[in-house]
Amino acid sequence: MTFEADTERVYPVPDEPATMIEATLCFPLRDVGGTEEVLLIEKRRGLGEGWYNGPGGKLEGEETPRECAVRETREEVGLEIDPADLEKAGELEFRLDGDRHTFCHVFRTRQFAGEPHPSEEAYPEWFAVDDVPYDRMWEDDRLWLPAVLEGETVVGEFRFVGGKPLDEAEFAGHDLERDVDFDAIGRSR
Ligand SMILES: Nc1nc2c([nH]c(=O)n2[C@H]2C[C@H](O)[C@@H](COP(=O)(O)OP(=O)(O)OP(=O)(O)O)O2)c(=O)[nH]1
Repeated sequence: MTFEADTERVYPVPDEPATMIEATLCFPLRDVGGTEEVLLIEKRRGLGEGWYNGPGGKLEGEETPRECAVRETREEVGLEIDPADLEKAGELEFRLDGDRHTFCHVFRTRQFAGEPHPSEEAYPEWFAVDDVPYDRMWEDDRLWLPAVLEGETVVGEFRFVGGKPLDEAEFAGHDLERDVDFDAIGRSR
């Protein structure tokens, strides 16, 4: 296991707001003539509007992260995925001004049915994994997404400052751990 950090790792004792959001991201992958590609969406509304991201969104009701990732990918781009075909690739915590803002489960998959199509929320586009438009994505993505697209696992904390909304706050620091065995720690759901 490797560990990298740009500051001392400090986890404040939880005095957490009950409003922390639980969300998912899903990265469908395919091989086109030997070129590895990832499906991203250009987000048309909500947090991160105008930026590229994986399909995903907030958990609803009693659904598991895996079920949420399947539902969001279907709603946003129309791909059908069997929950069992999702591979847990990451857990990301986004903090805003010291508070936990969003906890995000990251999945990837090579198994899906259908062709991606645009929706009100998202415009889908395939990118070669070595040509991902990081300049049009959340600033932290370049720190963890390459590892996810290479088949690694990550756990990260990303700290933003400057008040709401999160996508207008300033990225201020991070901790990132790689090569995490989610099955072994019972967190692959
Ligand atoms: N790649 C990336 N995604 C992020 C970051 N921060 C952050 O909240 N997200 C993700 C988590 C969620 O999937 C998504 C937030 O989406 P949202 O709150 O607008 O949810 P939504 O409206 O799209 O979803 P929903 O209402 O359909 O549930 O953005 C980040 O720094 N990088």
